[in-house]
Amino acid sequence: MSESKIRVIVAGFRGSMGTASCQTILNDDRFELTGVFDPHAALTDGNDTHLPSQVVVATTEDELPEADVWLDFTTPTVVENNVEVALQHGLVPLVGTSGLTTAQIKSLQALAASAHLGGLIVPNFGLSAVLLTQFAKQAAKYFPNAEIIEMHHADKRDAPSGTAVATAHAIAAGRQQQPDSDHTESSVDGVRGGIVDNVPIHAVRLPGYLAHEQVLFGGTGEALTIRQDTYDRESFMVGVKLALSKVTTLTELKVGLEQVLD
Ligand SMILES: NC(=O)C1=CN([C@@H]2O[C@H](COP(=O)(O)OP(=O)(O)OC[C@H]3O[C@@H](n4cnc5c(N)ncnc54)[C@H](OP(=O)(O)O)[C@@H]3O)[C@@H](O)[C@H]2O)C=CC1
Ligand SMILES: O=C(O)C1=N[C@H](C(=O)O)C[C@H](O)C1
Repeated sequence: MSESKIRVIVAGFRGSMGTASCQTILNDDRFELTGVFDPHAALTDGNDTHLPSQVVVATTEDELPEADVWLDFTTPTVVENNVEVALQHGLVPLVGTSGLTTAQIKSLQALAASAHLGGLIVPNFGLSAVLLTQFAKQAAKYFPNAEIIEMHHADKRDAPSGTAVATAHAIAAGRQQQPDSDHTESSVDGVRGGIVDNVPIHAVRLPGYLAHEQVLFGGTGEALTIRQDTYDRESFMVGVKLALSKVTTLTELKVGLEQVLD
């Protein structure tokens, strides 16, 4: 007996991650791409999607086809509204878009609970980044003084990266004492980075880079550096497939790929 396919709508389908996700879904028998969503698609070139003709190109929520999962790779300004729309349509959200604040996540979790739906918000679908965050949390127990350098391609629209924010949260959760106070007198604005959970984050945007993160811990007479490098968006697709295959089994809206890792 064959199991039914997991039907997916991809929001942000013309972006870097949306394009890669559509191809990944189309190439995997476990999934069916029933639709894609972008309100701007009709304004320009709604017909140049290179998608099979049966995939519905929706520019309004009224045009959304039947589906099980809403995969979101859009922008920090629209993602909260998109997830609300998904939940209102009974779709399980799988969110790769960065930039959701803690308050927004809590509000979406409440909305998901009232709709009796689960889902997953994933700061990073790459295994190396997931492991880095876990290792950083462990290290913070012994090394509360830490700084993050995140390095991304020059087309990235947002800063700091969602992964860096999640890593800062993990460091804060792992700390058993607060870091030393910073007494620097900066002569240039922003030179000490942006502070999240008492962790300075330095965001680098350069051509040639894709996605990289380094966490520097300093202790008494010693230092520890943890680093991960993403060289190819295919690495994210491993996590996307894993999450798509399991997200409909979740009973709450959770955060982190580790929620579906064995
Ligand atoms: N979790 C993870 O592992 C990863 C997460 N990301 C995150 O995913 C997000 C997307 O990244 P990336 O693909 O590189 O970005 P892109 O800028 O390439 O793509 C974003 C797309 O979203 C579209 N869009 C804008 N508004 C809406 C809307 N309301 N509904 C649907 N689509 C919309 C944009 O269209 P238009 O140009 O017409 O506005 C654009 O095509 C970012 O937040 C990024 O940080 C990226 C890589 C991995
Ligand atoms: O925009 C990207 O490229 C990435 N965004 C995510 C983030 O903001 O952390 C994940 C990864 O870093 C790639």
